Amino acid sequence: MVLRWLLALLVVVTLLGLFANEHWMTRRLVLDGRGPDQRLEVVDDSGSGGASHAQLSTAPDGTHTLRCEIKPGFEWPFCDLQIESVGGDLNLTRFSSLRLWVSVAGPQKDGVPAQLRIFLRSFHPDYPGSGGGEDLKPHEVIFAPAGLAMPVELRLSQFMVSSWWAQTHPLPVPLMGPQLDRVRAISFSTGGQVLPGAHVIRLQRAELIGNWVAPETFRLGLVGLWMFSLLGYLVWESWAVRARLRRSMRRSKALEKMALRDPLTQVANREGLSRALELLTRAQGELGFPMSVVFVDADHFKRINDQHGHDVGDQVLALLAQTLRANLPRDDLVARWGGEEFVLVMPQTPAEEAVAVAERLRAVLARTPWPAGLAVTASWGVAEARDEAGLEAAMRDADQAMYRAKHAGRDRVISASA
Ligand SMILES: Nc1nc2c(ncn2[C@@H]2O[C@H](COP(=O)(O)OP(=O)(O)OP(=O)(O)O)[C@@H](O)[C@H]2O)c(=O)[nH]1
Repeated sequence: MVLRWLLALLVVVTLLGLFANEHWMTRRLVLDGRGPDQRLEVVDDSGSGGASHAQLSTAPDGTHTLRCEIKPGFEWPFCDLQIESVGGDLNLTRFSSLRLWVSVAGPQKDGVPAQLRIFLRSFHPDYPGSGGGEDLKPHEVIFAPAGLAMPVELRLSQFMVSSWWAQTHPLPVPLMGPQLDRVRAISFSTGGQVLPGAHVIRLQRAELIGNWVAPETFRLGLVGLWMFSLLGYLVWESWAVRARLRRSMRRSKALEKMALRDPLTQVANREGLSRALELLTRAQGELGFPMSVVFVDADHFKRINDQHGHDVGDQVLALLAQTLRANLPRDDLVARWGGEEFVLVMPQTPAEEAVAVAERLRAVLARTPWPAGLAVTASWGVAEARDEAGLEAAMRDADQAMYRAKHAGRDRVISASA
């Protein structure tokens, strides 16, 4: 049941987490060339020996329009709308994509729609050159926005180092690949093999999108969450099983105790006696012998029941058992054999000593204040076992000795050997 709830919770948390990480736990950076951290610039090939001319206008809604007159005569003519980060280089590794609302128009070659080149220009002190704009490493993507649904989402992993730049800027191997941790400028530029004529780049909105937590890290976290939850469940489950086991053992021990004890007198019943004897002989072995057995039977008990009622009879039996128990050493066993008959087992006690103990107990009974002012006596039969094998015979002998005590007039102790 718990596992089912845990699984349901994990599934909900996982789905919610994935959705939240994708849609809610995102960071975005708007690239609009405004504010103290960004500067908008227009660059054209006139600075590099060309004759193209670019002009920028910005509408009240923030849309930037770059009008570019590409002139022939220069090998790589271009116009460029550049947003420079003047508040410090941008670490784009914290972002995953560039989202664009953009359009381009211009003369088409062989029906190929006008293209837009986007450059992410990175700085690194080890890049060759004087450190000017042309020495920033360009990472580029080129595509034709016409016919695409806006916004267009470009994954930053799609940006590759421009090969023409790499040829003029030989780099050590570790610096050859894309490096987006120190991006200084983003450029929106006319296409590669641009035709002469009037070109227009319209940039409505550009924003960088990233997750607070990288998706891979987030997924790894979710896997960890599953693992720890399952581990936690297993630990809890094994603890719960052990607790259940402990409870049931306690309960069965209590039941066992009840099964081995006479409920009226609170001393052992026959089954309890045989278990206790088993334990005793196992613990003491030969040292427990000689062992004496004493049978005790209340005298004229029927009369007590008949004259004073069954309840008084019960009280007498309970008091008799308690008196026997209270006046015997702890190691000696007391059990109710049945009816008004009890058995005492005395380890390490020869018959003579057991007779003496029985006599002492008989005297105690004579002094005991019994219910309803009764004078309760008992007949006692004593026998001795020299070893474990002789125990059964000793039981029989003690029982017979007790009957002899009855016949001899009751309220006396008789030893089987006498
Ligand atoms: N109140 C009560 N009486 C019991 C219980 N168990 C046995 N008895 C009664 O004990 C009586 C035993 O009677 P008998 O076997 O004739 O023995 P007795 O009257 O003690 O006579 P002797 O043993 O010959 O001295 C019977 O009346 C049983 O009903 C019990 O748990 N409670």
